[in-house]
Amino acid sequence: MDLRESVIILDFGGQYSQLIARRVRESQIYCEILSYKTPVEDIMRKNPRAIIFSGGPASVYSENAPACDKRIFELGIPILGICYGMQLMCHLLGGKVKRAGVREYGRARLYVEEEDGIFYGLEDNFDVWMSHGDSIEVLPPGFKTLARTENTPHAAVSNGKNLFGVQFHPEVVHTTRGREILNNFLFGVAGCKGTWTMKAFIDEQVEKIKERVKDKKALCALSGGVDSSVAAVLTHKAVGDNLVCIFVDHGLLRKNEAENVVKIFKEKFNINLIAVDAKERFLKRLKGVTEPEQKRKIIGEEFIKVFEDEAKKLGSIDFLVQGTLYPDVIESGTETAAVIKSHHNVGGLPKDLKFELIEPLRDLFKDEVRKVGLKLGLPEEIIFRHPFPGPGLAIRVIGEVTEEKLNILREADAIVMEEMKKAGLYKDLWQAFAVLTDIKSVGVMGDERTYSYTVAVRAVNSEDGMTADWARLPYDVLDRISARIVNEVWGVNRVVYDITSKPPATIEWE
Ligand SMILES: Nc1ncnc2c1ncn2[C@@H]1O[C@H](COP(=O)(O)OP(=O)(O)OP(=O)(O)O)[C@@H](O)[C@H]1O
Ligand SMILES: O=c1[nH]c(=O)c2[nH+]cn([C@@H]3O[C@H](COP(=O)(O)O)[C@@H](O)[C@H]3O)c2[nH]1
Ligand SMILES: NC(=O)CC[C@H](N)C(=O)O
Ligand SMILES: [Mg+2]
Repeated sequence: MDLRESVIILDFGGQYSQLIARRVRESQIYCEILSYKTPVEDIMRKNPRAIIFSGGPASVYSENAPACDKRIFELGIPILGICYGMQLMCHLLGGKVKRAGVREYGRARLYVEEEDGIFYGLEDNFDVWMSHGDSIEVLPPGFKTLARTENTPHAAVSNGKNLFGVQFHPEVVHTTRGREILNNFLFGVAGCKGTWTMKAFIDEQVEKIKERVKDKKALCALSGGVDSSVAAVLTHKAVGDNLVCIFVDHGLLRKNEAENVVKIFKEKFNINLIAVDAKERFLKRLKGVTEPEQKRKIIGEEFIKVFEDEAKKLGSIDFLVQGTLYPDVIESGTETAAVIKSHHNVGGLPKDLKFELIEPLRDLFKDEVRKVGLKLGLPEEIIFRHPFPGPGLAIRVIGEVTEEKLNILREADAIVMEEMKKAGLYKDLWQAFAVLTDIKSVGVMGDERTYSYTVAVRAVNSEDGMTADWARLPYDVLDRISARIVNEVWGVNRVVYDITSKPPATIEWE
């Protein structure tokens, strides 16, 4: 049984399930997202203080609509249903949900009729964010209405005890009092204390790792990026010299990256680090491969093979430490979430992995990892580095990966990076990089016809990598980047800027 104060979010396939989790954690309460299919017994074993039902695309009255076990309402644990979650609660407890006459998308004015519990201390009307086509028509026995909007008579409901439901989304910023409503539920109704801090997280993980590894040996896949660096330092705190870090140069790194990473780590940390030159074996296996998912799978496999080879040289090693984050897990596909792309460290792992995995950051988002890193005292140049995907330039060279294309991309990317830093934009961006498209086009340079590659520049803003907006870079910066790439990089005669957000695009092109 888990003794830490925690909250469970039951996920019914909602777009905002992650966002609910963030909000709960921002209130310093640990929380986990579980599939709606999780048996009640497993939920109870987690000993949650409260449960939140997420929204979801289905309608409760349709066939095969996702539903949880009804016994969950008998546990006496406070439950907050959001949108679909509220509709399901009412449906399962004997109320009636129907397609509404008027659908509500976007902003609506909420009128509070009873302050009870979740509206404690708030004004009697404020704006909320709606996104629904169904509505509660008849409340379940014992339920009452707490608030309404013009089109939704039962916009918030409760059984007067432990069950609450809201038709709107308190987790999005457009619901002006969303944070207060969630906090009223978590602290007021459920009696949470909010003791989960970054320090508590570190202490807890260090204890857990100590307990698992004991005096065995662990190997850490270290890329020099934020995630694996934080994972390495955290594990080092737990097991000391029983940790060996392995940095793989797979030939898909950026200009001077290998030398820089090794230098920073040797200078700043007292951690065993082995740098492996694996350029040849990766490039050999990627020869002739063009399909993005296939590239990712090959790289994931080859990474593990390198780790296994190195482990053999070191004697017996039982554990592999990785800096896997929550978005890596979600995008690689789960029971309820679709596969978007196989992150090499999750979806790309072989079935017969010879190591036990240690992934202390698996439940966190990048900005939370950065906070952990700061607390652990990592240098800012590591903490605020832009993310760089494990498969590296292989997923930024569109089509077949060759040494020639990699070299072109390395030079173009270095220019993008340099200009971003010079313009003082680096720290404000989530990521900026160049992509070598597989398109050649006609140009004219020095009165000669050229037929060369097109480089795409990508720069995005994001909070956690799950959604992103293309950055509105100043024209003069774009102009300098374009001019320099075409002038300085052989084999490129055209530069374009990617103006797509995520969704519908992803940040990387493959
Ligand atoms: N070149 C590499 N050598 C060793 N391990 C690597 C390498 N690239 C990636 N990994 C492993 O794969 C994991 C996932 O990579 P990912 O790029 O998401 O994280 P990161 O590199 O640690 O941080 P960031 O996202 O900031 O780049 C890393 O945490 C690390 O464990
Ligand atoms: O470690 C990683 N292994 C991968 O396979 C991978 N694919 C994408 N990324 C990074 O994740 C964030 C979201 O990227 P996408 O919008 O392209 O999915 C962005 O920051 C990407 O750079 C990866 N990181
Ligand atoms: N966002 C939601 O949870 C939507 C729930 C339900 N499908 C509706 O349209 O009312
Ligand atoms: Mg990385």
